[in-house]
Amino acid sequence: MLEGTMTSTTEITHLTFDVLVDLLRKIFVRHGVSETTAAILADNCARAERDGSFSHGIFRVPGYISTLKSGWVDGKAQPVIEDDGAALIRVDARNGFTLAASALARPTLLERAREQGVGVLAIRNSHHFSALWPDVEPFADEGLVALSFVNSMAVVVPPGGKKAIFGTNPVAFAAPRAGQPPYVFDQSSSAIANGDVQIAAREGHSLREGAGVDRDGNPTTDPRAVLDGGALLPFGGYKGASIALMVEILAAALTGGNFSREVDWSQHPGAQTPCTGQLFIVIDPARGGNGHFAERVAEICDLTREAGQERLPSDRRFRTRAETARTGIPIKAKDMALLQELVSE
Ligand SMILES: NC(=O)C1=CN([C@@H]2O[C@H](COP(=O)(O)OP(=O)(O)OC[C@H]3O[C@@H](n4cnc5c(N)ncnc54)[C@H](OP(=O)(O)O)[C@@H]3O)[C@@H](O)[C@H]2O)C=CC1
Ligand SMILES: O=C(O)C1=NCCCC1
Repeated sequence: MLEGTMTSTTEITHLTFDVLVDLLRKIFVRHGVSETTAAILADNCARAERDGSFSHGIFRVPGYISTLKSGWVDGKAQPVIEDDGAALIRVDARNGFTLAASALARPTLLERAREQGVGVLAIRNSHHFSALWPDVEPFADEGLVALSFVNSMAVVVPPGGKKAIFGTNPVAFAAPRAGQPPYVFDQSSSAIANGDVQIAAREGHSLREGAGVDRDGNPTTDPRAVLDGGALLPFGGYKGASIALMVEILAAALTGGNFSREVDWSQHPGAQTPCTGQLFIVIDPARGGNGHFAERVAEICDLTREAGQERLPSDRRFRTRAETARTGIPIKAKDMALLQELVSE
């Protein structure tokens, strides 16, 4: 049994967070990621698995490895900060993982948000492979409001269209909330994230109505038809499309990254990263409001529950986090076998 394993049956192994991080870190290093970036990716991936964000947890590890092997992403890239002291800080991720770039710039972004009331971080030439909530939640833990936007590869058709133009383009938001964990949401602007389409294909589930179209543009609930030349639809028709387009503007046009449509998949494997981008906006709420910002956030969340919405975003995640802290993080036997294989390859 792996050291640090809490319990193990033939079906499920429960790992402590630290053991999972260490295992993932070793896998990333073994497959060409620098020690610094491997630690960042491992922490992020383990957080996703811990909180039950399965579309971006260890399910993604084979994808990380194949992008590294193909040269699609440079695991040893050294991001470069371009900072002239203004509120907006730029980072060239140099074809590396976005998480390495944001980790490098985080102290400057925090300083700018505290000193100037707002800090903006514009990352380009990067590849974001994971969930966005781990990017924003830590700012709220420090009393700040954070928003983030990422674009990726075109897999979403606009309503009425035939050609995929947008990425699944998520938006994440976090705000401190008095007496409770922060209020956080993190959602793609597509009807469903591509990671969940891949999981549905792997596990033989159908997608919900309105999720996607096949290669001829006909509505489909078959995940394989979406992945095999089809496309996803934005959530909520034109309203989701407007958000997807806004993400292209903020994460690509404003950062200097590629639009999702400009990413050349035909070059994969063997290309560099999609060279898309990520934008952060971090605001110090002490500069606005009436000095009771976190209390007001708690108040509006409570009012929303009282108005009938029992589940707020991140309730499920925080519940899962509390449960896995007690039980360990459950890893299915086939995933455990895969991780063991990847670490010893
Ligand atoms: N890097 C990238 O380019 C991309 C990453 N992603 C990631 O994929 C992940 C999944 O995205 P997506 O499938 O759109 O997310 P979901 O639709 O699963 O969830 C979106 C948000 O809504 C909340 N939520 C879900 N169900 C309910 C409900 N019934 N009532 C109230 N709130 C609810 C979730 O909270 P909770 O978490 O607690 O369930 C979450 O904050 C995200 O983390 C996203 O960042 C997506 C696209 C691209
Ligand atoms: O699930 C998704 O959608 C994506 N996740 C990470 C990479 C781009 C798309």
